[in-house]
Amino acid sequence: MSEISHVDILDMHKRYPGAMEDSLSQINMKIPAGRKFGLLGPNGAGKTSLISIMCGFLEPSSGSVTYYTKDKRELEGRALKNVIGFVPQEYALYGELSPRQNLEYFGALYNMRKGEINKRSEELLVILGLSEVADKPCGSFSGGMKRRVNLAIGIIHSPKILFLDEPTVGVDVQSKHAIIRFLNQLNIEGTTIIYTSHHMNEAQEFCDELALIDHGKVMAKGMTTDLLAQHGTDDLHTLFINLTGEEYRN
Ligand SMILES: Nc1ncnc2c1ncn2[C@@H]1O[C@H](COP(=O)(O)OP(=O)(O)OP(=O)(O)O)[C@@H](O)[C@H]1O
Repeated sequence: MSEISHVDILDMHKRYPGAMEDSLSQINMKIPAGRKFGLLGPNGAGKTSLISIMCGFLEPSSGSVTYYTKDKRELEGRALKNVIGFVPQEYALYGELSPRQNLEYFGALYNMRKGEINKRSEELLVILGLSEVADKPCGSFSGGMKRRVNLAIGIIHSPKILFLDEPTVGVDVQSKHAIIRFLNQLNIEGTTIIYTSHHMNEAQEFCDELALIDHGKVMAKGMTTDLLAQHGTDDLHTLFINLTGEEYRN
């Protein structure tokens, strides 16, 4: 398997059936492998639509998303599916199953061998502090525990590019800290992280590159430190409000 070089989004638009306006408009973006890339924007900005298209769950209305390898080939089909991981905003787990059973089930969907699933599951259960509840049904877990199970499921197959839609929403400080520390570790080990968040402090600290999206358009994009310097602030919250305004979004 060749290493991934970057993902290229070219002139991408998305209009949902029956909608009067584009949910994403003229998106052009290149994300190099190895980044911790943050997609930020108010409610309804288009973040989930964008990562759903990047993961191949949703078709764009026009334009393209292409993954390139370091030897300049395009990655497609099963080969692409195997290198992408997605951790959705909603819990994508079976509440009647335990974390271990969920991991077995989702690992099998990626055609992983049983021994491989068991080994990887053990690792993830320990790292994410789920060992003690590994055989209990997930349905009764706290929000933070469910988030950690959700994360383990999304990375059971050791993806090279990991998409996370608000991975720290509704969790306590401890779980948030554990999740961010783990994501940093994955990135150090070579996983590209593309994530959405509404937490400006967290994004400023975590992401080395950011794109601010509003009304389906990219308002600003760049390395975190450069973006802040260009806009004359050291605070992402201020930059966000300056670019997206103060009015409520529905
Ligand atoms: N399945 C759908 N059908 C029609 N419109 C949709 C659909 N999904 C999203 N939209 C619309 O597309 C726009 C972008 O939504 P999206 O969920 O991508 O935004 P978001 O930035 O992820 O928002 P949030 O921060 O609230 O999760 C919104 O106007 C939303 O109403």
